[in-house]
Amino acid sequence: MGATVSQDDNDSDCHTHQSPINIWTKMALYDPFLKPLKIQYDPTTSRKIVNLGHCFNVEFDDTSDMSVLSDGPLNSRYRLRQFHFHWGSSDKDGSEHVIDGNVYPAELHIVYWNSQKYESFEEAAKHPDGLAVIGVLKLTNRITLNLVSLLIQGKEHSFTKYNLARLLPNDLDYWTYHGSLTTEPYFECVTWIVLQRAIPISSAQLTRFRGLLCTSEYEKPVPIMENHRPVQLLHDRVVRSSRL
Ligand SMILES: C[C@H](CNC(=O)c1ccc(S(N)(=O)=O)cc1)Cn1ccc2ccccc21
Ligand SMILES: [Zn+2]
Repeated sequence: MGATVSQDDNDSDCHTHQSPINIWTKMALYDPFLKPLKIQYDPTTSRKIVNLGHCFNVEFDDTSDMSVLSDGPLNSRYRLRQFHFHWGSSDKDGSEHVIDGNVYPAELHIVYWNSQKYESFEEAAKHPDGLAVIGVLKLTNRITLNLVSLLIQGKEHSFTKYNLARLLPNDLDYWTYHGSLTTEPYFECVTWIVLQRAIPISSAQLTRFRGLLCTSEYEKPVPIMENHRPVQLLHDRVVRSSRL
């Protein structure tokens, strides 16, 4: 005699941990057990920068634990895979996460995968604790990414010895929550770590982002005007903060 498990309707929606979200900072819960982020980075792991058509990724050699993220809200060691950006068609939008209703002109995502538990990025992407992504709102205009070489889709460019530290603020306080990839296939496999320190971006840098084309050299040039997903419902989640 099997017990019948009744589920009320909204539980049956299995997409309740989607990203990005609006972070209401007054509702975030200070968690004293959250550790400081431990970011170890080896500049020799940066490999190439590639235009994927809807954005561009700076890709790293993730065949061994050379550039890793640990501690913070994480229980494992996560290996650096790539970083990329989201931007908008004007300076008024562009970031994916929104803070107290404020949208920023761009957002950097630094993508790591749990190399302690899983064999590959692709395997890790199928598990709730598979990925960790650091979100940095706005960005320093210290990014001197030479994007001209990336003008058309499919182009890639060698990109070595890039010092990731240039992209990060020195204050690494963060909000954290469980969420998803913000592009197809939206897997709910991401421990999001959104840095609380936002640093200004130069509008010249934003213009360069928008100058990137999502077309090939044979098509009519179409710029990648925007690539940010709207905010999603929080459902039963709580956002924790590393700082009171
Ligand atoms: C997800 C993966 C492709 N997507 C990403 O790598 C990715 C990374 C970060 C973000 S964000 N913006 O949230 O930081 C979004 C997407 C391919 N892939 C791996 C396994 C796999 C299985 C089926 C289909 C595609 C699959
Ligand atoms: Zn992203």
